[in-house]
This record gives sequence, C-alpha cells and structure tokens, in this order.
Amino acid sequence: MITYEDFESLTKKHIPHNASVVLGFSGGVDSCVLVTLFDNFVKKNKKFNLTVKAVYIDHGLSKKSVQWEKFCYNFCKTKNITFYSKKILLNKESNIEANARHKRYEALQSFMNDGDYLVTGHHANDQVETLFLSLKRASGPRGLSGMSIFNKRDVGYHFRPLLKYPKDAILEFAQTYNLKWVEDESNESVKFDRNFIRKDIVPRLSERWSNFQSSALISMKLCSKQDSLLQELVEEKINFISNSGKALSIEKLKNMSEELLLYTLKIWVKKLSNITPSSKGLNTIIKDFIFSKHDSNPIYKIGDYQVRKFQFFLYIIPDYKDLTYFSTALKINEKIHLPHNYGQITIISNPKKNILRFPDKLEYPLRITFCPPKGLIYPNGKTVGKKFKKWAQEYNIPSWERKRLPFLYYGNSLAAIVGLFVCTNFSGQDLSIDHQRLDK
Ligand SMILES: Nc1ncnc2c1ncn2[C@@H]1O[C@H](COP(=O)(O)OP(=O)(O)OP(=O)(O)O)[C@@H](O)[C@H]1O
Repeated sequence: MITYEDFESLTKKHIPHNASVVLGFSGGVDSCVLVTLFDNFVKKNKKFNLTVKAVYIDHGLSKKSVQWEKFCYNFCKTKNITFYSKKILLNKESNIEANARHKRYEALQSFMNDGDYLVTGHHANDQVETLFLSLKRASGPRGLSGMSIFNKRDVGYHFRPLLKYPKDAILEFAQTYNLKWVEDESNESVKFDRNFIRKDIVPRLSERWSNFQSSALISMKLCSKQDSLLQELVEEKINFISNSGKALSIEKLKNMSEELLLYTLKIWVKKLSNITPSSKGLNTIIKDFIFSKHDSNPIYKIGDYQVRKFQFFLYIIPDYKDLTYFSTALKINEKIHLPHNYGQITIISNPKKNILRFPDKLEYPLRITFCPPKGLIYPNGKTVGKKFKKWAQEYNIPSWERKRLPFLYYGNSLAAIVGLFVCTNFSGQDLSIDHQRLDK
C-alpha cells in the first residue's frame, strides 16, 4: 500500500531543496498518482521550494492524444502543478515502441537543465516486464538488474518513487483518492513487446507460481547487488594497475584472466568516457592494443574519445581534431583563435631566454608549447623533421600527437615555420623548449 509518509521520506532522500522537477505525465493511472503525490508534497513542504512541472508528450499515435493532453491540462489545473505538453514526430517505419520511448525521453529532457530531476511513475510490474525485455536482449547482470529508483542521466537525474509498489497498490491509491485517469487503448495490443509480456506471459507464470513476480524482483535485486560488488572490486583493481585510475598498464592487463580483463576494460572505458563499450569493441581493444606488437599504433574511437596506447600503457583521450591543416601568420602579442573552439593563444616573447612561449590557456589536458625551431623549414607543414622527432622523443611525446601539430608561420613567408604543439601532458614534464635545444 502506498502511504504519503513513505513517499515523502523517499522524495526527501533523493531530491534536494530548491530543485527543479519534471514529472512525466501521460494521464495514465501511474502518473496521475505520481502528480497527486507530488502536489501533496509541494503543499506540505513549501520551505522545500521545489519547482515542479508536469510534462505530457504527445506521440501522435492515437486519435485521442489531444483529448489526453486536455485531460492532463485540467488535472494539473486543479493542483499546484504547472503543465506543459510537447508533440513529437515518430518514424513509423522503424521499431515504433523503441522509437517512441527514445523520442519521449529526448522531449522530456528538453524541459530540463543539468542538475534537474525527471520523475516517472514506473512501478514494480514495469520492473518485472523490464526483466523479460532484458532477457530478450541477452543482458548481463547490469541489464538484469532492471531500473533503479534513482540514477544519473546525461542531463540531470531520474527518480522513480513508485518503483517498489505493485500496480494493485497504485490502483488502490487512485480509487481511495477518487482519481480519474485515461486508458491508452494501445496498452491492450500484444503486438508491442511490453504489452505481450504484461498480458500474455506474466499472468500465466503468476497463475502457476503465485510468488513469481516477487521472486523475479528479488532476483533482479541480487543481480544489482552483485553488479555493484563486482564494480567496486574492479575499481580497486583499476586503481592498482593504473597511474591514478587514468592509464592502464598493458603488462598487468595481460596477466588477467579473460573475464577479468573484459570487465576491467568495460568499467574503465565507461568511467572515462561515460559510454558502455560493446563486447565487439572490447574484443577489438584486447586484440589490437593488449596482445599486439609493442610498436603498433592503433586507434579505437568511442564517442568523442579514442583509446590509444603509449609506452606500455593504455589511454583514453578526447578525440581531438587534427589541426595539421591549420596555419596562420603569427604576430607577437596578438591573439590566435584555434579552430574547433580549442581556445585562443597569445604569443609572448621572452627576450631574455630567446624563447617564445604560449601561456597555457587551453583547458586541461590540453597544453600548448610554442617552439621556434630555428633552421627547420617545412615547405608544406606536413613533414615532421628529424630534429623535431628527436625533440619529441626526448620529451616523451606520443608519436600520434606529433602527427597532428598545426603549423604556424612566423613572420613573413620565408621565416621559419613554427610548430605549435598541442598535446596531452602524459609525462607531466614541462614541455617548453628553446630553439638551441632543437639545433643540437
Ligand atoms: N506520453 C507521455 N508523456 C509524459 N510522460 C510519460 C508518457 N508516457 C509515459 N510517461 C512516463 O513514463 C512512465 C512509464 O510509462 P510507461 O510504462 O508507459 O513507459 P514505458 O515506455 O513502458 O517504460 P520505459 O520508459 O521504462 O520504457 C509513466 O508513469 C510516466 O511517468
């Protein structure tokens, strides 16, 4: 049974004072209960100062969608909740269920800023259905754990305060408080996977084993706990085989069992890029980076990042754009705007040391050093000369970084080409250099 007190203490645990909350409001019984509980919360906790808006997303799939929008509007009008709606266009060719879901979350997110809270009316029966959908997709323990009451999203957080209650408890609450709601007729159609599980599968299993749903929920919780435990242990391992959690020692990875290696890489990639790599991607990393020739120089792109290897360590670095095409005439004390919003640089001369240096204006881990390699002239700016290579080696600069130096022309056309060095500061050394060193 749902009690307001339980709801209040759960909400206070997850949502802070002054937060902005977006309630996903479809007009169905689950979200009507949700909006009613939140309305109560706002009235009883004025000092909490929540900004709450209910948002209805019109998928445009039912003739009644405008009628539902009106219902939602009127429902909120009787309460202390601001109402918004948004229509989305769906591609009816592709998997409409998945497409609608994806577009709905995208639309809900458009009402949020980072740090805001999305709240939906998912309940325990939805959770059991999610288990079957995960089995269909061949998930591991993470997927079989189902939804969590609270999790971080790309933008803000997602809170599901009704997750522990079965549908019956939601209906009971709605009846007790005389709530009205809309029924979406598409919920009856078993051509949709979730409806098929809800209408044809779960009732048959529950008929035979009355505890089936609660056992399934316990199994999901066990998966979730084991997954958290595994994650904790692997994170310890990552700290042990890396330099401050960032670069992983290839030699140490080589000594791991296949399973541990796969899981370690998965957690590490997720931690640094916020993307969960596919099994195929993980196997590519293992083959091309860990069990490959020492001098190989592979790249594996993942989202806005790339996995690279350098001197027996594995790195994830932002997928910086190649700047070699960029060239410009330098003027001392004048700003240069780098492409791709990489920042701007002002060159300051240092007559004492005869060094021209950039102040470090770019964000970490970008670091810029300006070196005037006197006597080195690269006609097209494409070749990296021997001396430059030697210098780069001496400074422990990964070979892939050496290839994407933009070339800036200093002075007029016949002057020496100036190498602008943009690199990830792997070695932690100061990369400034004077030209005598290059002339050695
Ligand atoms: N059209 C909608 N507009 C706004 N919020 C919605 C809409 N449809 C669903 N929601 C929100 O999502 C919750 C879950 O709805 P429902 O179970 O129908 O979604 P689902 O697609 O089956 O679930 P999931 O989002 O986990 O895939 C609802 O309680 C409600 O808070």
